[in-house]
Amino acid sequence: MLRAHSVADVRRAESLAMAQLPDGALMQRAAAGLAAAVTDLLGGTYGRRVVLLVGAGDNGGDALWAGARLAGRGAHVEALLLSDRVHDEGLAALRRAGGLVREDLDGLAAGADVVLDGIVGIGGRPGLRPDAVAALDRFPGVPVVAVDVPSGVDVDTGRLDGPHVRADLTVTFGTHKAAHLIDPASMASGALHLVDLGLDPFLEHAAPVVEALQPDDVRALLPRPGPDAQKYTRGVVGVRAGSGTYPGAALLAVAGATSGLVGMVRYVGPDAVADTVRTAHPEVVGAGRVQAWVVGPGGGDDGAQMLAEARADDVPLVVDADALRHVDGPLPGCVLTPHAGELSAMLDVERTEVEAAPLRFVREAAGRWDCVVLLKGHHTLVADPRGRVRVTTTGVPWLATAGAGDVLSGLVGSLLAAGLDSYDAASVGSWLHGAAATQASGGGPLTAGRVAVQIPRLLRELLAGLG
Ligand SMILES: NC(=O)C1=CN([C@@H]2O[C@H](COP(=O)(O)OP(=O)(O)OC[C@H]3O[C@@H](n4cnc5c(N)ncnc54)[C@H](O)[C@@H]3O)[C@@H](O)[C@H]2O)[C@@H](O)CC1
Ligand SMILES: [K+]
Repeated sequence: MLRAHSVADVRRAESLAMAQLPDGALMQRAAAGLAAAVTDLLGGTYGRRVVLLVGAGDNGGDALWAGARLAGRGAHVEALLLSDRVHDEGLAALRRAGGLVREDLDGLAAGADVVLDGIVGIGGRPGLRPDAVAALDRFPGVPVVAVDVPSGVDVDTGRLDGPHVRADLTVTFGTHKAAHLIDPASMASGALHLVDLGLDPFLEHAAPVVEALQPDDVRALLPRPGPDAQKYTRGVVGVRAGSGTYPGAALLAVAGATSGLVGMVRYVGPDAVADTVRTAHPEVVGAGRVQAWVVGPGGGDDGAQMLAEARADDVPLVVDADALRHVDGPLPGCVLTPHAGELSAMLDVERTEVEAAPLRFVREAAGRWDCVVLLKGHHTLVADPRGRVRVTTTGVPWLATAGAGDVLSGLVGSLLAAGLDSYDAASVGSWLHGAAATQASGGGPLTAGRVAVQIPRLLRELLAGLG
């Protein structure tokens, strides 16, 4: 499991670790890891031009010490100081190693092979001062490596408030921070590289702000048929989706549900849609007992009735699309799967507010409806009413395509029916959906149906221990 911790917990862990180590040891570990990652990015050091943007705190200290290491290996390193007081020892080390130090932009070289953002780290307030913005503007198109976090983002929430660094790579220390994973800041973090500082023993009891499933976690959670499996014991999922206006949504939700994770899939909907579903998926049967219902994709005006009928069975639900606006009270054990627009309507706030603070609103929704809420986005968030949050880091932008949400709801429903709890079903379903999309895309466009078709192949690889 990949975990992101709060600034307060990181600081606590760092001070516990520091108490057991010689002075400056943690910063040296950070700087060594940073210098190694920059060397990898540049494919070497000799003759490479490195610019350091250095703020007042220890984040600037990391940049200076890493700059000293790079200069010692033949890089041409220039530091721009953005404060009157910067890390003294780091500055002295850079000078000793032959690095150049500038106090304003005028003296700085015109070009660079990489810019290191050591403006602020976990001690930074959101936003950047004009001198930092001007310095960044000086190097258009040059790769930026953020030290610990892209400066200017809100580290614990992932919110943006004013100018901020857009990194190609973020080299972080000890543990991940929420801003690396949570939108919109995650989009400013670029690729992530974690340098181990030995903090894990001191973070053991700290609840992560957010965590991200990894292939091993998903593999461990996947339902598998036992030797005595029967179709009913593996779980039966029911889909109430589609209408005369949107028959395709039923097909796609059923396609997501027929990924092989359950023993049987039922479909209930208008006769004409049911005929189409059974033609495409002959194994699908009609009404009967289920362990979970998927309700709402393409439901149009029937959303309220679909939800009421599914609720009557008293089994866990996945509530999506046209059924979401009819949720009028707590739904323990269920999963709601809104996108930002649907969640904003449910919470009666502007869509832009949800997009600016998805972590806040997904938590609020999970508390309000006493169930798991899966907020779809670039990095989908899954929150439970206890305040736990998982983020999905699989997927590709090509997945932003009509019908992809229908496939996801069917897939999550099948995991619920197979016996996963609502938090695991939603987060594992979202992980699989993103990973299947990445495989199916192969770097190019894809359609929702292709994602569904890819799921069994992805499951096969996961179960075989690949990936
Ligand atoms: N504490 C530790 O043991 C370690 C810390 N490390 C580094 O230390 C960093 C934290 O250092 P600090 O606590 O000194 O804090 P920062 O380096 O994040 O910055 C704090 C300083 O920046 C100023 N500042 C805050 N917001 C600003 C803004 N928006 N624009 C300009 N200036 C702003 C503050 O007044 C303060 O002087 C970490 O992110 C990491 O890079 C690493 O060296 C690893 C070890
Ligand atoms: K930084």
